[in-house]
Amino acid sequence: MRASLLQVAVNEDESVESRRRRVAALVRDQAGADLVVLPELWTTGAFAYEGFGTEAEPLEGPTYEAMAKAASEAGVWLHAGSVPERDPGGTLYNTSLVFSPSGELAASYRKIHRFGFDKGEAVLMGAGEKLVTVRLPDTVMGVATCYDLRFPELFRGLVDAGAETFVVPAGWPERRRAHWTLLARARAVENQAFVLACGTAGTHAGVPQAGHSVVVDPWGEVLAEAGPGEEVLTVDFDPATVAGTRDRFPALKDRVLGLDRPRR
Ligand SMILES: NC(=O)CCC(=O)C(=O)O
Repeated sequence: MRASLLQVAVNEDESVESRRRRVAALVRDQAGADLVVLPELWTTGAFAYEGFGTEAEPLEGPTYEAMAKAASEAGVWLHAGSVPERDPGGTLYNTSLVFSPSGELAASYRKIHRFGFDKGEAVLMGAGEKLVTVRLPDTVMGVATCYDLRFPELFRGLVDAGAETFVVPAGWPERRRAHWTLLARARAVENQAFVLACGTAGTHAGVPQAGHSVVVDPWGEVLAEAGPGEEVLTVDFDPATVAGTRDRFPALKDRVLGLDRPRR
């Protein structure tokens, strides 16, 4: 299976509309790949909080339209990263979109763990509540977004739902880059799954982005890693490695479920 992670640069000197056109062209250039992955909130930037409201779209908004078309023109599965979605009631969500090679929406996922503690996304956006998996021809994709990477129980939930390949769009900052790579590898090792983690490059809202998108195999080995700038990271991997690893080293079968927790 061939995947291309499009590590898009999100800088303020480019308009959202121009970036959308540029990214659509980049997706079209990936014809021949099985799966193309975009980062989190690449229209606005994950830290450009004021843009969440001004650039919010209904689910089937301009980014949806452009990405559905690009997926069908390239004939690829497209995890189109996430957009600031405004639902009909006015609530904002950080929503990921997945399109099939015919341009149909295969799934959407509202980010469950919002980043920012008492500001930013955590107060401006609503929280998703549903785990999402998508059956591709050769693997089952489990979807998570950026800060979700810090919450292993979400990934265990995805494994229980059949996930073999986690796709994690992100807007991860340079100052915590060490955590990004470590957490991507940890989620791969503990779940014996592939991790395809696609971040942004550039600087927006004064926050330099880490780049360094990474693809990790079920043994925790890094198969490919991008540099800091805009880059297309293409990797070939064999999804059957997941079943092989889980058979040979069946640690997931040793899980003890329902442990009592000490009272706090
Ligand atoms: N956009 C995000 O979710 C940022 C997450 C982050 O910076 C961190 O977990 O550290």
